[in-house]
Parts: sequence; C-alpha cells; structure tokens
Amino acid sequence: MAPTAADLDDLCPSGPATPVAAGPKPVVLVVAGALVDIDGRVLIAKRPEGKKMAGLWEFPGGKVEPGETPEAALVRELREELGIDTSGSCLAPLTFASHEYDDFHLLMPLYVCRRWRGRIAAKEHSEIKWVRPLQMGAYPMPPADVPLVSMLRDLL
Ligand SMILES: Nc1nc2c([nH]c(=O)n2[C@H]2C[C@H](O)[C@@H](COP(=O)(O)OP(=O)(O)OP(=O)(O)O)O2)c(=O)[nH]1
Repeated sequence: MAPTAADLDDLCPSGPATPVAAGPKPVVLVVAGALVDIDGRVLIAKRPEGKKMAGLWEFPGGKVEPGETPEAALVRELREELGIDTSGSCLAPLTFASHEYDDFHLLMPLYVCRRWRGRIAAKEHSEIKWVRPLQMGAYPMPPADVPLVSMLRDLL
C-alpha cells in the first residue's frame, strides 16, 4: 500500500530537524566498499580498539585524500586495509550516506565490488566477516550505516 501523507510526515518530518546548511561542521568525504562474494554475502570489518567507534562493524574504506578521486581512494583503502587489488572499473556506485556526527558531517558513497585480486586479510581491522544482508542487523554498525544496510537488502 502506498504511504499516506501522515506516514511521510513521520518518515520525513518538515521543520528544523534536518539542517540544510552544513553550519560550522566540515563535510568529510569517506568512500566505502561493499565487497560481495559469489554467494551474495557482504564483507564487514570491525573497527579496532583505540579508534572512534571501536568495536562497531563497518564497510572497508576511508577518507578521500586531496587530489584523489573517490574510486582511486577506495582502490587504495582496499589495498591498505584488506591487501587486495581492484580497479575503478570494478566499483559500481550503489548508494550513499549523509550523516551528521558531533564533530563533522559524513558524506559517504558506497560502492559494490564483486571482482578483486588477492587473498583478503584484516590488516587494519580487528576482525572481518562475510554476512548476508539479512543478517547484518546482528552486527552493530555506525549510525550512518544503518540506512545503507536496508538499501543493500533491497538492491543486492
Ligand atoms: N570506512 C568506513 N568509515 C565509516 C563507515 N561508517 C562511518 O560512519 N564511518 C566513519 C568512521 C570515520 O569517522 C570515517 C572513516 O574515516 P577513516 O577510515 O579514516 O577513520 P579513522 O577513524 O581511522 O580516521 P581518523 O578520524 O582517526 O583519522 O567514517 C563505514 O562503513 N566505513
């Protein structure tokens, strides 16, 4: 059944809750990759002790450096974090997160990657896991990632 106007008001309220201007917070561009295996499972990685949001599960990726394209940044991050090689042409844009944290506004495109070379190893995370999108709810993730998981379920 199509949502009613009242449903939409609940989902997407008008009013001051959603800032239009970024305000004093910097917008930080972070790229993330959903690696998908032949069984349709997605790789998630646990943030290590000592980092913000330690213990939460995330998609591999990281900040885009000045002068880098998002795709080049993700190819670099996948090499550094997982020890695999891929190329920009193997990265398909899927969706993005736009999320207000206390000290910055995160803008995070999420790419799907189904082809890479090399053996995956956790080089910077404390653990990695292959999980089906339907089971991802069992793994606590940063708040920015929560809507991405629903989109992965719908789109993969
Ligand atoms: N890679 C990745 N980062 C995420 C996800 N969700 C999410 O909120 N983030 C946040 C966590 C970090 O604040 C930022 C990623 O930057 P980073 O990988 O350089 O993180 P970091 O904590 O090591 O960086 P730093 O601020 O300590 O330099 O984006 C996600 O799914 N994957």
